[in-house]
Amino acid sequence: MSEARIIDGKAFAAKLREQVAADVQALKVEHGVTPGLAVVLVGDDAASQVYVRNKGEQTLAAGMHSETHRLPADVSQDDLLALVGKLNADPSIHGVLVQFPVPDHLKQSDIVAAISPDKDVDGLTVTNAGRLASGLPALTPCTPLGCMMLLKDALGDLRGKSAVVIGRSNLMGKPMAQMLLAADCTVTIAHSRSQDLPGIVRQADIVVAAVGRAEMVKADWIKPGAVVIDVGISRFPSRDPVAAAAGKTRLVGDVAFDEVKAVAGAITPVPGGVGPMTIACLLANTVTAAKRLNGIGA
Ligand SMILES: Nc1nc2c(c(=O)[nH]1)N[C@@H](CN(C=O)c1ccc(C(=O)N[C@@H](CCC(=O)O)C(=O)O)cc1)CN2
Repeated sequence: MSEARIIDGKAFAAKLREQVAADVQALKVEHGVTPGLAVVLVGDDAASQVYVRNKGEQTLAAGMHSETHRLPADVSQDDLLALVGKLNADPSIHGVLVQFPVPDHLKQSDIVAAISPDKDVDGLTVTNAGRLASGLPALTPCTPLGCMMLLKDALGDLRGKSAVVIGRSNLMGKPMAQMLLAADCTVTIAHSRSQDLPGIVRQADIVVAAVGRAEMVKADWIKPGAVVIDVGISRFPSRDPVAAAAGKTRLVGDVAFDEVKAVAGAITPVPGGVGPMTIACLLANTVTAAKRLNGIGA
């Protein structure tokens, strides 16, 4: 059997960003609307700083308005919620996002609940989660949205496929399962407590690994020809001791890529697979929110 096709998320995301930029241009010319995205970063988590910087740069590159609000790690919940309230009321802002994780003294569910569902470009509010689960138009979480785009591109019609999602977070596993269900897949959500995880995964035509455990999914878990989407990002010191001493890291997914690619039909790498889709889908969600807030068919 031949090796898996490597799904190039970086190239796909670049194309999506071009499409978003064209939509932004049309919105400006035809409706005088410039989509605006506000990102709130609390504290100094190193990875979050990179993601937030990239969000700001890519928002501007797509022709949108971008704001980044940096708050100290010891900001109070009240001050954070007051900022979210201000952004909810700001007509130049169509998307509001608080970067996760936040420091332990802040309550993630209360922060999400404070975001207006109409501006919830992360798709995390109960309103948007409920709308997704009910088959109603919703803003949906960016990473699973990106996974769906890659899956549809790889497989075409997903109807009737058996899909296993490993992981049950609100940001990834649960919305991923809802999106696969909406595409008429037969969906199983598995997690770290599932019994016989390898046996469950082996039934799947589509495997989405979002459990956060480096290289957990092995080759003998995979049905030959299955499409494997790796959402995990674990960071380890570089294998090169000199680079490691200089603080260089390498990224590892939830899937043992080198062995699984010999069995799968198609597979996303880490880095360069799902990750770049997250920000591209955030830009697309911001355009969707801007259209809906201005009563423009979306
Ligand atoms: N409010 C949110 N917080 C977080 C989300 C989110 O969707 N909303 N997701 C992640 C972080 N994230 C975006 O915020 C994100 C993760 C990964 C990438 C990415 O491009 N990854 C690259 C590797 C980049 C690197 O070197 O670290 C890849 O996989 O190729 C973009 C965005 C958690 N928080």
